[in-house]
Amino acid sequence: MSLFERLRDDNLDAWKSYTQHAFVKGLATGDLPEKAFRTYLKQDYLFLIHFSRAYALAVYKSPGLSDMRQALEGLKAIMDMEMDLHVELCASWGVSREQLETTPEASQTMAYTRFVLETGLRGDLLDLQVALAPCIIGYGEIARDNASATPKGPAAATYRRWLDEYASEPYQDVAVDFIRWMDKTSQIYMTEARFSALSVIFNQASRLEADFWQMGLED
Ligand SMILES: Cc1ncc(C[n+]2csc(CCO)c2C)c(N)n1
Repeated sequence: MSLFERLRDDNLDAWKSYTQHAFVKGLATGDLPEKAFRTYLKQDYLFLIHFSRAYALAVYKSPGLSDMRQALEGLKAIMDMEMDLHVELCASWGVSREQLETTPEASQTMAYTRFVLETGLRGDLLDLQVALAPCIIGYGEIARDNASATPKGPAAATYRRWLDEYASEPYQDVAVDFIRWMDKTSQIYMTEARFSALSVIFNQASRLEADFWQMGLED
């Protein structure tokens, strides 16, 4: 069993509150108001800027060169690919890159990103990976669960584009590689006594993901 599976099984309620959130269900059916999705996506762009910094921190916290390379690939994937999806979708609504970058940061965005950064700063690479895990593995699972959904309504094409991005083979590979990378790190740093502290980090990150969806719904 991978460390990720152990952490998920230990936190099923928090995990489901994130991966099966009303925002996700609305996205799959198309009932999610487009305004909620736009709010989410603009905040997510800011989220990704800080997330890139967290991956840069993972380079620094890496115990070996192969970890440094893995972290660098993750950093490049966010800055060269994932942020482009946001810029592309926002451009189609007339929101420019400059407007995106000057969007005021919501407290939910601050809470989640600073939590991840702080967890990485005070801990080792394994703590940081566990804080990153719900984000990276969760989106893969959400897109896979909803891959065959057919969103209806005015924002159907946007929601389909979003689901396709994360259900794609390259992204699914990113999620699988991350699970393996975390297992490799756990061979160096993991002790049974550490599991409960790691589980707390995983739980907090999963709840912050659910709060991030909720922010979109409540705007
Ligand atoms: C709130 C929030 N949670 C998770 C992701 C997904 N995500 C963030 S970085 C990354 C790795 C890219 O290689 C992925 C999939 C997101 N965009 N926003």
